[in-house]
Amino acid sequence: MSIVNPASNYGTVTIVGVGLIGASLGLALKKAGVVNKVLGVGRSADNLDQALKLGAIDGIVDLVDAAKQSDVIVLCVPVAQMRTAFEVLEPHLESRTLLTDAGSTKGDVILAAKEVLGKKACQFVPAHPIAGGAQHGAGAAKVDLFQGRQTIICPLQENSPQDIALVEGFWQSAGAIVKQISGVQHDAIYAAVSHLPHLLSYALMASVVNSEDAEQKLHHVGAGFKDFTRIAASSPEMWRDICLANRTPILKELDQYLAMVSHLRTLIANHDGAGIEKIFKKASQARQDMDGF
Ligand SMILES: NC(=O)c1ccc[n+]([C@@H]2O[C@H](COP(=O)([O-])OP(=O)(O)OC[C@H]3O[C@@H](n4cnc5c(N)ncnc54)[C@H](O)[C@@H]3O)[C@@H](O)[C@H]2O)c1
Ligand SMILES: O=C(O)C(=O)C[C@]1(C(=O)O)C=C[C@@H](O)C=C1
Repeated sequence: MSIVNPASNYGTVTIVGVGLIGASLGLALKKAGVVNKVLGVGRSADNLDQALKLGAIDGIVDLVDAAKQSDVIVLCVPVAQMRTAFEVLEPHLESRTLLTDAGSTKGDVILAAKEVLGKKACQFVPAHPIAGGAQHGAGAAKVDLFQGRQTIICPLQENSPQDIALVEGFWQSAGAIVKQISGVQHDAIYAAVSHLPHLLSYALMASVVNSEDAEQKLHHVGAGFKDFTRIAASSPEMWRDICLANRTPILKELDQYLAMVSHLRTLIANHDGAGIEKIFKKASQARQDMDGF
């Protein structure tokens, strides 16, 4: 590892997938002054040009050059693209290079890293910033996206304490508050608090759009509908990949949710006001309490 002082410089950092998350990370690292240069790998020339113009990256490389030149490589592509990225990187990956990622699911990415990187999997410290938004592409990047927000890291048994500390410091230098949990815990928790809400938001939007009087309804929406469906404007590719990658925990949460909706349906059909209010009171209190932490 060529990083001399991890607290102050991460050398040459390559971001693979310079979209909302990747470009925001580039901007944050450069603003923090903790990198010599940030290189970008992408699949769309227009998006990479935009990232260059915004100053999120200093140059464009391909994955093979990234493997040879970088001190840190951050995979910020949709989770279904991670395996291919590991496959291209592996033969050229220098032992000094650290890998981390921003993927919203961890089990599938960790499995791909172990299967493809083999012994080199010790160089990969999985991560997930809990910050983002419904917009996508470099044009949506924000320098302070990670500021004061959690980034979860899910270290592998193969990782050295030094590499875990380096990756922790790396995300902290972008402004994040880093927490460690296992990949299994991560996927169970985020199925409930991130993946399910996105699925429900898409489902509500799709249900209204597919209804006969969709236009009429959409012309009359208020803040409640807009709040609930804000995240239905998110990247369909990214969320397709997340749903498929984390399907077992998502299906568990979805079944639990459907049971609650079905119970509420019965209470409404039975004019059971007390039953409805009991559930709403508990949910309302929990939602108000959440603002306190
Ligand atoms: N958007 C969020 O709220 C959010 C939050 C946390 C983590 N994430 C995760 O971060 C990653 C990136 O999400 P995003 O919101 O920045 O998406 P995005 O669509 O804004 O950016 C992804 C970028 O990756 C590029 N890309 C796709 N496949 C590629 C490939 N094979 N090689 C090189 N580049 C490729 C795309 O062209 C795009 O520029 C995803 O894994 C996502 O699950 C997203
Ligand atoms: O801010 C938003 O719009 C988000 O949806 C961000 C959000 C989430 O909170 O669910 C989305 C996906 C992630 O992997 C992490 C964060």
